[in-house]
Amino acid sequence: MAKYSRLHGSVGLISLANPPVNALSSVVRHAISEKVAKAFRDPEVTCVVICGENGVFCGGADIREFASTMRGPPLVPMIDAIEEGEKPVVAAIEGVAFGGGLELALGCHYRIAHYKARVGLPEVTLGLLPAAGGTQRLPRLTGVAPALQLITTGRHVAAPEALKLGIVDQVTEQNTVEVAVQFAKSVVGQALHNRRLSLRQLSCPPDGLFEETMAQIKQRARGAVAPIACVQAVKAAATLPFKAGMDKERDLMATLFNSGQAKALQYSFFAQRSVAKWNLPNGAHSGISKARAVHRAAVIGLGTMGRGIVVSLVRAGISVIAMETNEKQLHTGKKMVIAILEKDAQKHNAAPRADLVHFTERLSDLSNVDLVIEAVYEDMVLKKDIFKQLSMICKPDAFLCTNTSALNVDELAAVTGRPEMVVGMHFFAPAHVMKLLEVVYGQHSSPEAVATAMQLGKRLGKVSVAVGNCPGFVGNRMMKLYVEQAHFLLEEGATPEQVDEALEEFGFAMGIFKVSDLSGLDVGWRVRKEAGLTGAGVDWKEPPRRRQGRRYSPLADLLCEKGHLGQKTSRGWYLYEKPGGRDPKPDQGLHSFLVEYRSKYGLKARRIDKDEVLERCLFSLINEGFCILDDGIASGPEDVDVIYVHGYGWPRHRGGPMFYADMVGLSKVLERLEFYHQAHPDVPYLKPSPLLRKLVRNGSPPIREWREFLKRPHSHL
Ligand SMILES: CCC/C=C/C(=O)SCCNC(=O)CCNC(=O)[C@H](O)C(C)(C)COP(=O)([O-])OP(=O)([O-])OC[C@H]1O[C@@H](n2cnc3c(N)ncnc32)[C@H](O)[C@@H]1OP(=O)([O-])[O-]
Repeated sequence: MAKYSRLHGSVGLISLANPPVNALSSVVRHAISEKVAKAFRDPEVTCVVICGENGVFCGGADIREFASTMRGPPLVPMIDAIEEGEKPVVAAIEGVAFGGGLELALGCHYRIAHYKARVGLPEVTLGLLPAAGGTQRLPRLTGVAPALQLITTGRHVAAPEALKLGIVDQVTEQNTVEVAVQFAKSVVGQALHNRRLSLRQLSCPPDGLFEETMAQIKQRARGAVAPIACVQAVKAAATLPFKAGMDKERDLMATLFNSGQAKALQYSFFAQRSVAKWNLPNGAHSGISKARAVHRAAVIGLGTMGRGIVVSLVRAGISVIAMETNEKQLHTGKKMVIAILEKDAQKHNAAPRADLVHFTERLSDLSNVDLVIEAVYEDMVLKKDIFKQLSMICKPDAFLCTNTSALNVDELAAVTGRPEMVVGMHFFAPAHVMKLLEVVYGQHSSPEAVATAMQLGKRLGKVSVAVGNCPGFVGNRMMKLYVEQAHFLLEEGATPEQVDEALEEFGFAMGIFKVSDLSGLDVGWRVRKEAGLTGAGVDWKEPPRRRQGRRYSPLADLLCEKGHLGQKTSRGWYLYEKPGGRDPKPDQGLHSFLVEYRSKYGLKARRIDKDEVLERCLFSLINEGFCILDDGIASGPEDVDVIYVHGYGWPRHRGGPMFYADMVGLSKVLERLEFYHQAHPDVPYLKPSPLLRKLVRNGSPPIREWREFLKRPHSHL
C-alpha cells in the first residue's frame, strides 16, 4: 500500500504503508507506480516527497515474495520512471532505507534523512545483490571504493556517515517529512539533469581496487558467491555505460536469485527472527510471558566468560556487581574489564562506563540485585554451593542464572528455595563478542524467568534461543559427536590437516582441530574426566578404546597427558612457533604419534576422502539435531540452525545443519547414516533418529513443515 495526499496545494506526498517495515511488496510497488504517475500528471503538483509511515522509510524488497513467482511491477522501471520525471522527487528517510528502499531513494533526485536513520544495501547478506540499480547508482554517487565496500559487506551506515559519503543531501533532527516538503518546494524549477544518478560520469577507481577486493573476498567469503557477484556488478558500473551496467546487474542477479545460497541466507534471516518467538513444552510462550526489567545484575566468577558477560551488561547500560573470591583473578579480571570498556569509550568518543561496575570478593554484596549470572568453572559441587548461598542472600524475587555449558540446570535449581527463578544463560566465549545465547529452561523455570533471560539477551545484542535442559543443551550436545567423529577419522588414517581442510572448504571459519588448539585441549579433557571417560573414574575392565559400552578415542587425552594443550603450549593437533602462537603448522611429531598409536592398537590406516570427512562429521551432528527435535529440547529446526550459525561457525550461506540436511535430501542423509552405522556398530549415535525416519517415510517434507511431525507440547498452564 502507498497513500497519496497533496500538501500546501503543490506538493504530492506519497507514504509507503506496509507495516512493520514498509517492504516493497507487489501491492506496494503497484501503489507507488500509480501514485508517482498521478503526481507527475497533476498540473497543480510541482514537486513530490516519498516517505514511509510509522517512522520507517523502507526495509527493502519484500523478502517473503522471493520464494514465489514475482508478481506486480518490477522495481527497476518504477525507479527509472521516478528518476526520469520532470518534477523534483525528494526521499524523506526516517528509520531505515535498506536494499530496494535505498535503491528507491537513489532514484529520487534528493534525499533528506533524520539523524537517527540508517541506510544500506544488505542484499549480499541474503545471497543477492542490489539489483534495482543499486550497484550502478551508488558508485556514481559516492565514488567506487566506498560503494564497493558497502555493497560487498551489506554494512549499514548511520545518517551522519551517509551525509559524509554523499548518500544523503541533508540530515535533520526535526520532522523529516516537513523538512523534505520545504526542501522540495525550494528546488522547484532547478535543473534535474545533474540529479539523475544514471547520467553521472564515474571517476576512475584506484588502480587494482577490484583485484584487491576480489582477493580479500575470496579469502573471507568461505565459498559465498554473492559478494563476488557484487564486485563484478560494481566493476560493470565503473567500466560500462549505465544501461550496459544495468544489464550486467540483472544477469548476475538471475544467477544468484535461485541459488541454494540465497535460499539458505533468506531462511537464516527468518529463522533468526522466529527464535525470538519462543515456546516451551509446557505451553508457555513469548506471546503471553512477561519479562521483568533488570536494573542491577551480578556476575560471579571473573574468568574469561565472566569478564565478557560483565562487559556485555555494562555496554547495555546495566549496573553490575562483579564478584570473584580469588584475589589474583579479581585483580586481573578487573584490569581486563576496564581495559575493554576504555577501548569502547575511545572508539565511540565517550566516557568509559566503568562506574557501572562494582568489583567485590563478597557474595553478601549481591543481596539487592535483580538477576545473578554465575560463571565459575564447570564443577557441580562448587556451583551447587554457590546456588545454595545465593538462594539465602539474594532478594526473593531475584533470578538466579547459570552460565554452565553442559551441567544439569534442574540439579542446581533443586538446591535453591526458588527453582522457578533458575534458568541457564549459556554465553559463548568471548561473551562480549559472540552473538549467541542459549537460554536453558529447567523443569521448574517460570515463564517469567525465561522471558526475562530472553529479553536480557536481546538487550545485550545477542541472538537468544530458548532450549531445554539436557547434557550439553543443543549446541554442545551436537558438537560432542562431531568432535568424536573427527577423532575417529584420525584413528582410521586421516590427519588433522585433512579433516580441517575438508571442513574449511565446506565453509567453517576454522576446522575442528584448529578450534580445539585455540580453545585448549584441556577444556574437553576436564569434561571427559567429569563424565568418567578418562582419568580416575574409568572402568579399566573395558577393552581399550571402549568406554561405557561404546567406541572411544583416547587420542586427545593422550595429547593432554603429554602437555600438548594447543596454542597455549605451542603444541596440540598442530605446531606453533611459540606458546600463544596463532599460526598452525603441520606437526611431524603428531603424525608419528598417530602412526605409533595405530600400530599399538592394530589399526590399519586407509585413505579417507573429503566426502567421508564431511558425511561422518556433519551427518552425525545432524542426526543428533533430529534427536534433539524429537526430545523437544529445541522447538523447531530453526532453533538448531540459529545456534549453529551464530555460535559454532556454521557457514551462514549453508543455512545451518538442519537446513543443510533438507538441501542434501533427507533420504540421502538417512541412507548414509545407515551405511555408517552398519560400518561402525559400536557408535550408537550413528543410528538414524526416529524423527529422520519418520520424515523420510512421509515423503521428506520441506523444512518449514517439519514442526508438524514433532511431538505436540502439552500445556500445563
Ligand atoms: C529485487 C531487487 C533488489 C532488492 C532486494 C532487496 O531489497 S532485499 C531486502 C533488503 N533489505 C533487508 O535485508 C532488510 C531486512 N530487514 C532488517 O534488516 C530489519 O528487519 C529492519 C532493520 C528493517 C527492522 O528491524 P527490527 O528489529 O525493527 O524488526 P525485525 O527485524 O524483527 O522485523 C520486523 C518484521 O518485519 C519483517 N521484515 C523485515 N524486513 C523485511 C523485508 N525486507 N521483507 C519482508 N519482511 C521483512 C521481519 O521478518 C519481521 O517479521 P515478523 O517476525 O514480525 O513476522
